[in-house]
Amino acid sequence: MAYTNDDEALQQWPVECRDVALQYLKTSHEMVRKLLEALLGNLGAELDDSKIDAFIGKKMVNMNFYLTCPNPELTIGVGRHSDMDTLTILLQDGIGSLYIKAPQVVNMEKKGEWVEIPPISGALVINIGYMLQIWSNGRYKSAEHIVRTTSTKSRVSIPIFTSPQPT
Ligand SMILES: O=C(O)CCC(=O)C(=O)O
Ligand SMILES: [Fe+2]
Repeated sequence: MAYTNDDEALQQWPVECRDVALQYLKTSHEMVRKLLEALLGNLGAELDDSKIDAFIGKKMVNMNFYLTCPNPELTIGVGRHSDMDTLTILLQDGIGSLYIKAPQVVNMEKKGEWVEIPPISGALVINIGYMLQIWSNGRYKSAEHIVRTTSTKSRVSIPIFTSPQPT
């Protein structure tokens, strides 16, 4: 559900979830701003609050439902991709099934392999998107990820995508 303004969201978003989705989207703004401030600060850059919309002015909240699948090896939940936005804030339930491709360059046991992001109760997964990768001249990387399905449990995830305002 793409956010443009409150009135439109209240009119167009599904009545069953619009209030909570809108509240979640809005309360996430300050957290995303602080994350961005820290990430830019780490590069020696300062976040100019008057230009915040150029980084995260466009917002979208999705609700993904992955049904159980009798033959998970024959399908995928979401194909391999990297997010294109600035920062993604992902809330996942306790099922797991989200994997990232560990970079080749890092000195870790599983480099180049798909590594599961274990669900931690109350934790959010933060993804760097291509926008931030480009702005940082590649010092931050948009990690490739994939969602697999399982034959035992269905899964829900709720990502918030923050992107530059198109203007
Ligand atoms: O469901 C997930 O955990 C991730 C979904 C995802 O990668 C996406 O919507 O871009
Ligand atoms: Fe993604």
